[in-house]
Amino acid sequence: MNACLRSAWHFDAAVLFTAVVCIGGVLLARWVINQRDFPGRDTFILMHLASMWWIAMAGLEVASVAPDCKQFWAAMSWPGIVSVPTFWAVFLWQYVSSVRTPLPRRSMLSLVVGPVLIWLMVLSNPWHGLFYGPETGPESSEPGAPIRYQHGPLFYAAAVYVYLFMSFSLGVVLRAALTSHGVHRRHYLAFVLVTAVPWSANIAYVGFGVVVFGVDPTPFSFVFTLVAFTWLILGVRLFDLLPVARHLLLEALLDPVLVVDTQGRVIEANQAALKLGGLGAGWQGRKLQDWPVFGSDLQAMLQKQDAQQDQLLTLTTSEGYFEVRMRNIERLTRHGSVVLGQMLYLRDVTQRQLAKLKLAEALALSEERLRTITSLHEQLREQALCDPLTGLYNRRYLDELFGRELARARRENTPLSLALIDLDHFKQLNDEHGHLDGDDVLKSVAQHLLVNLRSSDTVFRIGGEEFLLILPGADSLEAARRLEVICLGLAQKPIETRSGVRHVTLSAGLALWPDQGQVLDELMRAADAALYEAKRGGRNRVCSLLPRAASPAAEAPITGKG
Ligand SMILES: Nc1nc2c(ncn2[C@@H]2O[C@H](COP(=O)(O)OP(=O)(O)OP(=O)(O)O)[C@@H](O)[C@H]2O)c(=O)[nH]1
Repeated sequence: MNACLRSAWHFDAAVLFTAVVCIGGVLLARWVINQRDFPGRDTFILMHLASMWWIAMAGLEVASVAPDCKQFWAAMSWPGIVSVPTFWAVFLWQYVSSVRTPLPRRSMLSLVVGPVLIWLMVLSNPWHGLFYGPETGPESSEPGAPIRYQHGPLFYAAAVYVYLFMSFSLGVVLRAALTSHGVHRRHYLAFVLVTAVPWSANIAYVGFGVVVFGVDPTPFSFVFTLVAFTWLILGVRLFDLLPVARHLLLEALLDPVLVVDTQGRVIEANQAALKLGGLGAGWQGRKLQDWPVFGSDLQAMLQKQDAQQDQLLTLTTSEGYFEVRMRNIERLTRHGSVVLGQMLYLRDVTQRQLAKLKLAEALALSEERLRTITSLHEQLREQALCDPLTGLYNRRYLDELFGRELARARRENTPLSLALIDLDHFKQLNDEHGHLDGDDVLKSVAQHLLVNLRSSDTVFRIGGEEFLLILPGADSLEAARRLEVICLGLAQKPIETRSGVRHVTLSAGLALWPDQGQVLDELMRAADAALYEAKRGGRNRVCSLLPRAASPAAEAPITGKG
């Protein structure tokens, strides 16, 4: 090497160009070192330096005059030649996978094994002649003439090694371009184009013997590639700007957001989350379950989460109500998607929840008021439809109820009986014992009627001492039988009044639908006529004017106190 350094040199435009490119490349590498971090930065810088080494050796090869020295510098360029695609492949993989952590020392060492071995093969070529053949030598007898290399089998083996890394690089960026969208896809497509340039230069050199200044054009094409990459990464700042913008967006969010890694540690929290948790510093890496607000709830949610679905949970504190949305942070790999952690988005729904509660309160109040109004309405209706003395329905309700029962009887084709009841000699009772006594008797009679009726029957007080019964489903015989029971029962019943025990009897007239009338008036007229008959027949009896009715009451009046 010393001999070659001391041997003759010649400097021309090609040497000057190579020197300028090399110095420019080193300055560029220095500038990149001082720039903001980006994925794969270390390997990018190593690739830069390897490339500069390659160009520097190529420059020395061009500048030296002696053919042996030219071959010596060519041999010295090989560590750079093989390292460039090696580091390039690693850099691209790290870049598209967003790997920011430096490569482990062991991996780094394994990467330099290839370049060193190939370098040793080149250096030992004078002994085996398998890298460059015996016909390797100056193109002409002119001093400083470029060397024409005869490539041996080891050269092609080294080329295959290099092409493997270059193919990997191209595959990595192509895949990234295909799996991404929009501006990212354009970014990666530019990577593909830039990656293709040294490929083309190298194929031109190895396959077609194209040379620049008598040497391999690949290192010069690499300079273009490096500048283009530097511009794409640091000039466009695509992957630099986005995280910053995302961070700003996260900080600007009014809702708390937490990012948790696979070990359940909080690795990111925006201002809103820190404010809610009352935290200032030293929170990074804290276990989610130890997070001051909702920690254990969120941890429980994390443990039972279904990875496919967003989780929703409403949590309450004195601060308010929060709806939690949980989403997996995943990365696509060759083996499928890998979960890197979870993002927990706590949406502040306090206003909505308070509005909901107020609405529910207002609804409950309205419902309560509605119930009161309904009940008052019912009471009013009851009062309007009921007789205040006996509590029985009055005449006003008769039309409505009879209409319903008649419709049912028609629908079900069942009989319907109607009975008119009048107390006997009630005027006399009033006159003898007073009106209040009479009222007591009326109340007791009402009770007597109620306890002797079926649940389907209805009784009305339609006048002073007049009652009306509707007996659905009862034909004339059944109605007569039941009225007789009532009549007999009343006649035998001692009635307690405020001034003593009284006895009272009743007379009843029956009418049957549809035989004696189709509407209420017709039936009432028929019942009234029968009642008249009962009175005329001596009172304390039940009468029916139905010709066919074998009403025993019509022929054989029940004896009572008359
Ligand atoms: N105590 C009381 N008496 C009433 C009430 N309404 C009507 N009366 C009385 O009931 C009596 C009805 O008598 P009348 O219709 O003449 O007949 P009666 O004395 O019952 O005789 P007959 O019906 O023929 O058996 C009258 O004296 C009315 O004043 C009431 O609410 N309370």
